[in-house]
Amino acid sequence: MFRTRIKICGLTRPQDVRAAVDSGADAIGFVFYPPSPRAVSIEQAAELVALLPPFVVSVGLFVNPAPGEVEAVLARVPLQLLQFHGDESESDCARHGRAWIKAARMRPGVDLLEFAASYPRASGILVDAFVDGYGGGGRTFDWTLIPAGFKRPLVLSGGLDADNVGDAVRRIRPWAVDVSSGVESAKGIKDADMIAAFIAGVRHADG
Ligand SMILES: O=C(O)c1ccccc1NCC(=O)[C@H](O)[C@H](O)COP(=O)(O)O
Repeated sequence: MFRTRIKICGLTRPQDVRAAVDSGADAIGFVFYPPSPRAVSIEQAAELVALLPPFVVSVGLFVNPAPGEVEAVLARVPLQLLQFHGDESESDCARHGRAWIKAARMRPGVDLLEFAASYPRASGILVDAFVDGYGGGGRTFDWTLIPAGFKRPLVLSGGLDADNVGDAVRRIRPWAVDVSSGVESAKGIKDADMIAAFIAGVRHADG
């Protein structure tokens, strides 16, 4: 039976990492983008990643990182997957010796097939709502913008929560789903019950 993978993003506290792991999250995302209220320092991230058991993927999220910025994080934080959420080129993303995924900020006119073709080495394509600035907008987008039969591993993101994730999984059948604000009581503060409800919604939709 197929199991939709689940990434919980924007964690900043040890108790939230433990709650996400205990609820069955497959990946935990840490934001290295200082303007975000969910941003963590390298020291914080090192402590949080150390809490992850085997087979729970540590994801580091960057937005147009400056030269050396990713390397400075990787020197101290054992990230298994990188997520690029800005305007990075394929070579910008592929130069760090780690698997990576590229975010597409979706709105009418974005050709996802063309977008994905420009990132051939991406492990997957994350689709998120287009918001002013960058991600973490807590908004859904028009899922019909995702072409039927999209072949690359798709991470569906943007405004998901326990109420809509089941419908999203049944309609899109993504490789994975990603959530941040939909499991928060405040920005960067995750709610254990909301995380559990979100994951239960995915598992119910998986059947
Ligand atoms: O989470 C942030 O604050 C953030 C800031 C800048 C760029 C990306 C950011 N998050 C990217 C993610 O992967 C979020 O999980 C994704 O945007 C979905 O967020 P939400 O709609 O709140 O579930």
